[in-house]
Amino acid sequence: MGKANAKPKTANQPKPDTQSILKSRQICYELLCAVEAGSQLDHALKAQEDISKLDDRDRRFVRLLATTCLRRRGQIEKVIAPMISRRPFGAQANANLILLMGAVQLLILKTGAHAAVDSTVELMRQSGFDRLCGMANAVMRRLTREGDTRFETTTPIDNLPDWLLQSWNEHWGQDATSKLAEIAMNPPPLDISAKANPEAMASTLEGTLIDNYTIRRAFDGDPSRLAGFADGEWWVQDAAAALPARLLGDVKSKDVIDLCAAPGGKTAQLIAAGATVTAIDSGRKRIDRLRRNLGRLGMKASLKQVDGRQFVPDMPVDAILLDAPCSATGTLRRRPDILGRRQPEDIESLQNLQWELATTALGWLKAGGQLVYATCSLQPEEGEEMISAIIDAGEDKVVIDPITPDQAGIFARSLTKEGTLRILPHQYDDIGGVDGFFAARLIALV
Ligand SMILES: C[S@@+](CC[C@H](N)C(=O)[O-])C[C@H]1O[C@@H](n2cnc3c(N)ncnc32)[C@H](O)[C@@H]1O
Repeated sequence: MGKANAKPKTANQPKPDTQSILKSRQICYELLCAVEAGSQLDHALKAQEDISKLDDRDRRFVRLLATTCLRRRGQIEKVIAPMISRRPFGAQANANLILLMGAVQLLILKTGAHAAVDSTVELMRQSGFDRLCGMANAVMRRLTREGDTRFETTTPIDNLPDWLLQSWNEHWGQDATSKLAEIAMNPPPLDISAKANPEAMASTLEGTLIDNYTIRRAFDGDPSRLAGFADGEWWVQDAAAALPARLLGDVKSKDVIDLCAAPGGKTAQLIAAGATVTAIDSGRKRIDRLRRNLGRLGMKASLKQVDGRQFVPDMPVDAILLDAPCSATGTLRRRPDILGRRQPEDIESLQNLQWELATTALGWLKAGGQLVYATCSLQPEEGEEMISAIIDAGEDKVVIDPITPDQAGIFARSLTKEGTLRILPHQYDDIGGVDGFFAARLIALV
């Protein structure tokens, strides 16, 4: 193994391959710094201009390294903590992220030890943490000797923030919580919804068909390069996320409002099923994205950029899909930044918003009209408890329309005794997992 230089280099330009190793780590470090400062990972990825200059292999490596750091941070910090006497690093706190990246390369991604050690020390130096280079070198070398044994004493549970661990233990039990944490560590497969003829599209894309609807395949690159994307034949959508829109049944020629619609996966499903859709979202950039997505798919909807709580439809509608903003704790595989970003107090403000959106939207329905309420959250406060509060406040004018096993398809194992759906990702381990979701269908009687 080569000697990692702990001192600043002044001569000898790095060789080109060393340069590309460093470039990808540098980009990953910038992404992690942006997430640390409060950005969402996908926003940070979009804002990172240098990533598009990398070749495909390096681009995939950056994504894998960044997402693995965010997923496994708790486990890695548990391994490293006893090896660092000067932590936290005060104003140099982001130096932690460089060590995190180094340890992930060594212990999880199993990149070569030489590249992991050298690039970690060099990145410390380049990022202005010259005085921490010696410590980084010592920690990385110690990890090459003891890291694997120490890592074995950790579990995926260590990656959950305390509030989430407590909440899941309380609601789903310790065994399910371990499994939920474990499945959240896996990169998700690519799930696709086709505009038409999913069987044929599954064969074109060499995927398997789930629930006669979702095409699933392994893929860690840029989906827009796959066959049929540019021609608008499909869109990316998790298998569980594809269920709520289908719970509205036959929507052909019906007036449907998709409330909280962007980026538009569910809007596209409703249009493909023949509905006349009004798609509402409060975010300007989000509505622009929805417009672009529908444009690519060759689909049309009436788009409204407005806060759903202020919207008043011209006429009562047949059906509403409310895919409410939520904590998204069911999507940790895709969005591991949520582990560090989400705070327990967010749940209460999200609940207020969900309540206001749902109770406002129920007033837009024709008598007998249906509203499907869904969240990609594993928190009952945003699912079961919200629905029970809505029913209580509805004074018998709003009831649950129980979802039948037939309608739930492969998700029938997630039906609750009230006829709602509580989809827990680990219960679908046999098909490679799904996002966590809650869905309920309500009817406005008058
Ligand atoms: C879970 S995402 C929706 C995903 C979308 N249904 C899909 O399938 O692609 C929630 C959306 O709610 C929007 N939103 C948040 N607060 C809102 C409000 N008060 N009124 C309307 N939309 C809102 C957000 O901009 C975000 O796009």
